[in-house]
Amino acid sequence: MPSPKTKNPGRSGGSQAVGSSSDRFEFASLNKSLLQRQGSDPATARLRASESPTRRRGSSSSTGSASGQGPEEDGIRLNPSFIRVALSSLLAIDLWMSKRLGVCACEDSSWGSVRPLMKLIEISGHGIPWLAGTAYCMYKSDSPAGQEVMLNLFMGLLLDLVLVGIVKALVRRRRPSHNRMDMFATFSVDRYSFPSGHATRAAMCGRFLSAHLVLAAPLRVLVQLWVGTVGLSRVMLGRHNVTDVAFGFWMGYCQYNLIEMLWISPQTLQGLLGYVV
Ligand SMILES: CC(C)=CCC/C(C)=C/CC/C(C)=C/COP(=O)(O)O
Repeated sequence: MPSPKTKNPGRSGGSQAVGSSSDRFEFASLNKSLLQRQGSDPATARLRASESPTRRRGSSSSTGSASGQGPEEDGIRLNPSFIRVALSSLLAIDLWMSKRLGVCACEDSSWGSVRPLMKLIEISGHGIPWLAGTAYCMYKSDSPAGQEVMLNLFMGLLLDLVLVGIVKALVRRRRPSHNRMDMFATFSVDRYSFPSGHATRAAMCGRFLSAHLVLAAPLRVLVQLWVGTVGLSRVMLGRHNVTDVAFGFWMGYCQYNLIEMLWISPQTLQGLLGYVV
């Protein structure tokens, strides 16, 4: 099993993640800030890192005491570095796993023949069929209760598009380098990958369907299987890193709570319409 640490040791002068130049950039920037915390240049950082904790404590009279800092403060100062190293390692594992799992990223990939099926699953979680299908069901529904459920799902889908767009624009994480940008109907923020919009939508709709529409237990299991498959297909197609999908699932799960909190009842709707008209 290849190590998440990796190749081209001479290239950026530090440890690198597996993956594209943008992947390396993400990891290198974390590494750089770590070095900055440890010393002004990599050589100083290496020297400091090679000091044993005992020796550092021993020399605290020249560093710690002189600057008024004891070993406790020294220990506290190390914690953020530890968090950074842990985050860098997580990021490296994320990039490495995502690259390994991106087996349908193109036709020539190892599982390239499954790509059409993965793209079908992609369409099943796309915003357009969900919005169009929900609007159609709302229009066709002859019971007020059915219309109410469909209206809330529709509003939830719109809310999802807005929230995902905001997070993508704020985080601006590039899609994996092995992704081929051949998705249909995308917004400009969809060039970013964090979080996966398909994962948020699948998780949110999965919870919504299970709570309001799909009552039979075996069908609920099928719904959850579909949610998982949509998430897995994002990584297999090379569209996303694993963390994009994991965060997307969590975000979609929370978005459902938001739908429940903001639930539009017929009374609320009447009030809103009365206010507008
Ligand atoms: C009516 C209206 C505004 C429809 C827009 C629907 C639309 C274009 C949604 C975008 C869906 C999409 C391609 C999301 C990207 O998903 P990722 O999983 O790749 O983040």
